[in-house]
Amino acid sequence: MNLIEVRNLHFSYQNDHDVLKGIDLTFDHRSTAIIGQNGAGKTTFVKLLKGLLKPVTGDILVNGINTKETSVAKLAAQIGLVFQNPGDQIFKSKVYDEIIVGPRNIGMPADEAENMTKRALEAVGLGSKINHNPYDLSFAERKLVSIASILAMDPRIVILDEPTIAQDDPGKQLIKDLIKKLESEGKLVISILHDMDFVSETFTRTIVFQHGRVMIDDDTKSVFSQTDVLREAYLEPPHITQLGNRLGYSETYLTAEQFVNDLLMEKKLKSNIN
Ligand SMILES: Nc1ncnc2c1ncn2[C@@H]1O[C@H](COP(=O)(O)OP(=O)(O)OP(=O)(O)O)[C@@H](O)[C@H]1O
Repeated sequence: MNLIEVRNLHFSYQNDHDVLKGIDLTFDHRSTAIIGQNGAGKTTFVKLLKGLLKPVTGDILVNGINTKETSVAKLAAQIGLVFQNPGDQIFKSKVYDEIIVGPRNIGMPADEAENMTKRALEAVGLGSKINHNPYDLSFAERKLVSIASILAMDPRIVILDEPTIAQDDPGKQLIKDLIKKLESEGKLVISILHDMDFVSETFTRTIVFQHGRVMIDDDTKSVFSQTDVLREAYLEPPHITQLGNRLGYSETYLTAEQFVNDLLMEKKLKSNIN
């Protein structure tokens, strides 16, 4: 089932310059990374999905609702967007108040909203910071607060703009596990990323944007096997894929675990032959 349909989407901020130049895409529940050079139109695209911007030409249907024919407030229960900069999202002086405002705004009853707020904070590992001022937290923790504020509304579609910025390895692992859990629950996660290692380890599908168009849209492994096309988009494959290529393996490796497993298998085969 398609959760989002994008048909012949064009968008410009100024009339003379198209930022998005005819995009046709559908999204089911597969977790999807959007990658591409700076200025390719990725953030503009997700703002259009969220309904913050409206198509100049074409249509976007979110759960069957045309974004042109509804308000951002009405879409909020269906689709959540975590901004790149938490400062664009956080406006309350207590973490709890920041998180609960979303569920209450979409009409969730008070006790359910409270429950969802606590669960969302636990999910991002910030259960103990519930009474803190968000601005006493680190940038990475504020980013997790803004993720929790979207999770608390329990939307079917979650969009993350650069979620791994400023996160250390445990923070990245937490976000990776969260994305995989949401996907396993049938929710759609779309994320803009520049961190190719995180993309290869986390996402089922990857879309490459270039100059306002979709350049590649495929499963993540197929995308990272197309090294020539990636080069054209000024993108480097993940480090583990590059290592496999440099060592002459034809397989496209997406995780260190896959690579090590194959090396161990190869070693075992060799020792059996000898
Ligand atoms: N509010 C705005 N007004 C006018 N032009 C804008 C605005 N926001 C973005 N643009 C322009 O639209 C184009 C696409 O920008 P966008 O932020 O969507 O790209 P991006 O792929 O997300 O880039 P990045 O990876 O740097 O975030 C760029 O040329 C940018 O300068």
